[in-house]
Amino acid sequence: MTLLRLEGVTVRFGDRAVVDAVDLEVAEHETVCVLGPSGSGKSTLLRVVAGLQPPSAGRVVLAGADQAGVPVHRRGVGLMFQDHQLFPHRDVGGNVAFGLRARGSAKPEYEERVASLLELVGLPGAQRRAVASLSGGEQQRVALARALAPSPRLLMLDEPLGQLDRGLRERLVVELQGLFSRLGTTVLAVTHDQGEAFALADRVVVMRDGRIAQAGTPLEVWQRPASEFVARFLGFENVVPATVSGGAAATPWGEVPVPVGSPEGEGRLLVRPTGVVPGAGGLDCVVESRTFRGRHVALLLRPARGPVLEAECEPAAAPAVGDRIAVAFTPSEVVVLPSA
Ligand SMILES: Nc1ncnc2c1ncn2[C@@H]1O[C@H](COP(=O)(O)OP(=O)(O)OP(=O)(O)O)[C@@H](O)[C@H]1O
Repeated sequence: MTLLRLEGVTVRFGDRAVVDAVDLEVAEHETVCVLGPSGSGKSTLLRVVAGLQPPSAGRVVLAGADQAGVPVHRRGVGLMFQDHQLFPHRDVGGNVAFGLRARGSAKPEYEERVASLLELVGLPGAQRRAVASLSGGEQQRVALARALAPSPRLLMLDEPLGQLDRGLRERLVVELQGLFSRLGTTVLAVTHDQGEAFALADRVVVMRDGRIAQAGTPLEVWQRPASEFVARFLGFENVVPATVSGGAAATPWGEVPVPVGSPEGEGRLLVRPTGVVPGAGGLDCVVESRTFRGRHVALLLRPARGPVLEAECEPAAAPAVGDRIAVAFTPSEVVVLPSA
């Protein structure tokens, strides 16, 4: 069942549409991550859903009810923002209990709930700890417990792990994912970190200039970026103009085989780094750099013609900087993108 539906939601500041006719549905128990570069309108979209920003046009429908005129505290949504905004003068328990007290829950009832929430987020018994004594990751967990406390029908996260270091972020993402699926929470999150979005989301929505550039499962978006913008945003650099005909594309790198059924004609071509394979024959290249990435080595190649190429290979088979190699292209790792 659809829990949240946005219909043509537009937010204008002056004559600029920062969110531009966005249609989006979030099903119950689904985690949707909105992803996009800085300024693409992600936070504004979240603020509209929360009721913090009135739309200039369009509707926000939550559990079948139009939210026009419904104030933030009546929407039944939980919010967790980047700078987690804990109350510094309250202890951990006081922070988590905040929304429950505001709702008028009795003390024994909310104390029990606070205890179980702290257990849930991995901080059992932390009720009396001062907020200032917590690490960044612990504060994030408290903010999450506070947002979950009133059992919101929709939990909204804005760059939830933004300020944490990478290792901690990666751990917390895995924990959050487990937590949300255990609780059956419906989540709408925004982030500019694609790794975070891909790890957390059932579905990702990529935004560009206030519009949805692509929506799909992480696998769909990763395997078939809908445009050069999405491909580059995902970190793919091997994108060139191409003319496709008869199972191959004419490109600045020469002829590149494309998957069966690719659209013919003028377009753009993406070759994933895993599809650039050092081998016996093909395009001559010089290895400009190699970076050890654990399971693989990332290579930057200067081809005899065309722009630099990113490639990936097994550490044991990686050529050295300055080596001359030839590469071939694997069609399954090639995507023909629309030229626009
Ligand atoms: N109250 C406002 N008045 C005028 N312009 C605004 C206002 N709020 C946001 N904007 C502008 O709208 C655009 C989108 O902002 P928004 O915060 O939604 O983007 P974002 O994708 O969340 O970016 P970031 O990842 O940097 O947070 C930005 O150019 C911003 O400057």
